[in-house]
Parts: sequence; structure tokens; C-alpha cells
Amino acid sequence: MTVYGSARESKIYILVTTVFLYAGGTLSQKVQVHFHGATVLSWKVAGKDVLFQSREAIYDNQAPIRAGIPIAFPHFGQWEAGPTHGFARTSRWKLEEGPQKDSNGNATVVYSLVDTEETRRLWNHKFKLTYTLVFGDTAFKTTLNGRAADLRTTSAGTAGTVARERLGLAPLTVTANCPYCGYRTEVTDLYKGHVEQICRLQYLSKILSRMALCFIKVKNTGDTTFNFTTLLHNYFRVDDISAVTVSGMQGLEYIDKTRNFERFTESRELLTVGEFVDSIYINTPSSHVITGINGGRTLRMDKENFPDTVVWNPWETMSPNFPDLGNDEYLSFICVEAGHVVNPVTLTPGEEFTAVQLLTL
Ligand SMILES: O=P(O)(O)OC[C@H]1O[C@@H](O)[C@H](O)[C@@H](O)[C@@H]1O
Repeated sequence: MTVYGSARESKIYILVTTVFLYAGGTLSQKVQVHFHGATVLSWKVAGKDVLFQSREAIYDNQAPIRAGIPIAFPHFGQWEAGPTHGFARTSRWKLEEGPQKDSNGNATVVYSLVDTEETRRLWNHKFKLTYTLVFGDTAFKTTLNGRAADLRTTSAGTAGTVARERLGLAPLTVTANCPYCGYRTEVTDLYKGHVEQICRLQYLSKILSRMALCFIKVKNTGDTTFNFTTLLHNYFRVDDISAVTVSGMQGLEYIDKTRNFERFTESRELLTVGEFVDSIYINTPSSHVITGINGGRTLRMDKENFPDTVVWNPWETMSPNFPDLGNDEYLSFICVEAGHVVNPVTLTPGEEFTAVQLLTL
């Protein structure tokens, strides 16, 4: 994996970090992160963006950017003390490290945000937020058994088109359960290095999946205790909202913001969206699987220390209320947001809170 990165001022008011990840000489991922809010704007995997950017998004370094992964802190939702979802998404963050290649071969970039006179005016506390982003390939081992004419897999595996071509076999699409994360995935191609292994019928190969890891740390750097809520407001780009499913909510209690914040129990195994949705699911499992992501992909979202999951889509009914969203754009995204929002986090002086989400496809 080769990693190139730059932090550049592309226009006077736009400061974006761009990270390019190459695998086997091919551009595998391209990531863009805006300094305004440390908002991940775009995460392109094999040319297709996993994240949604509104065509009406405002890049004036004032308004929150309706794109990618804005961060809510120190408050999720409307807030009498300051802007909705807090000030983190509308603050200029500092690039602390990177973009650089870490010891695992992944690309990392680290941003930070500390309190200022302005933040203390809204919320009189001292803090340091550290936001570490890691992009790369997750590799896992699989065992390939058999001979050229009998290429088959055991627990999981693949027979890539290139490998099969070399073996004189017709193309084959293999689906397999990923032994690393468990979800069923379709694998149709192999990297060159692994092709050699398969041609020689070696027993170990690699399947690569792409991952984005967002790791947030909040430190209380003051001398008084504070409470906060926080959330990663993921906007996922989808092919067609009506075909999207989200797993992991069945049997859970949720707060329905579209119905006066009343609480209900979710009966569906898989959520689908066919109307205005604004739900806070409480105590969600550590992972959700989202289907229908741009290009027919399936995304797995794992999370730690984010006990709640918010699902939001304004549908055509509410979209006109958002000037930075095109009226038909609700068809092209779903927000599935990892948060610590129902019960606030309390931090005593010097204490730290960390939470992480891992997106894999
Ligand atoms: O328009 P904003 O402030 O970015 O918020 C968008 C939506 O974000 C969601 O997280 C909230 O649950 C919704 O209530 C809100 O409308």
C-alpha cells in the first residue's frame, strides 16, 4: 500500500486534506477531509464514494457542511447554548499529524480541536478533542484448497477472474463469509500478488476489504467536571433510498423525533426508509450492516463506546426545510449515525473519553 497525502489550500476559503492510497499500482482509495469541522467529505473506494455530499452544501467556513461525516460535539441536536449539534462541526480544526503511512501500512491523519474564547462563551469548559482517521485495507487469511481444475474454498475465499483466466477457467463470482467480520461479501477480483499464489496453488491468500476508522478522544483539560453528547453524523451515499436496509435494531427502544420524541419498540429486522425518518435507537449492538450503498455495496459499521444509533432521512416532505440540500437528494443518502447521545458522558478534570467507528466494505 502506498500512501500519498497533502493538505492544501485549494481556494482561499477551502482547506482540504487529500489522501491517496494505492494498492498494486492502482488507486484504491481517495479521501478528502475539510479542516472546517474535520469533516470527512469524501471516501472513494475504487472510484465510488461511500459518502454523500449535498450538491447544495455550503463551504463558507461558517455553516456546517452537509456532507460526509460531520461531528456533533458537545451537544447532539438542538441546543439552547449554541448551534444545533454543537460547535465542533463549525470550528476550524488543527492538523496534528499526517497524512502519513502508519506501521500497518494504513494512511492516518490526526486532527485536534481545543477550547477557545468563542467555544467557552457558549460552553464554558476546557477540552481537547483528538480525531484520528485511518484508511486502509483490512487483510485476512483464507485457505484455498484443491487443484487448478477444482478451485474451491474452505471457510472463506475467492477465485478471482484473473486467476481463473490464467487457469483457463470461466469467470466465477464467489461470495464468502468474511472470517474477519462475518458478513457475506462478493469477491470478483484479486490483486496481482495474490494471483501468483493462487496459480501456484498456495494455501494462504488474502482477501482485502477497505476500511475507514474514525477514532475520537475527548479530554477534559480544565478543572471542572463537564457533560457532553457526541456523534459521528455519517451521510452514506446510496443508489436508491427505497432499496436500502439497515440491520441491528429489532427489539430496540427508540425515540421518534418525528412523533414528539415518543418512545417505541422497533419490530423490523431490517429498517427500510419510505418516509421522513428521525429516530434515535438506544443501546444498539456494536455493528450494523447497511445495504444499497453507492455501487450496490454493503457496508458494515462497527462501533465502540457509541451506544446509540440515529437514523435520519428528511424524505421529500422535510427536504425543502434544508436550503443546503437539493429537493430530490433525499433519494441518494441515508444517515446512520454512531453516537453517545441519550445519556451524556461525564468527564472529571483530566479524564478522557474515547469512542470509535469502523466502516468496512
Ligand atoms: O440540519 P442539521 O443540523 O445538520 O441536522 C440534520 C439532522 O440530523 C439528525 O442527526 C437529527 O436527528 C435530525 O433531527 C436533524 O434534522
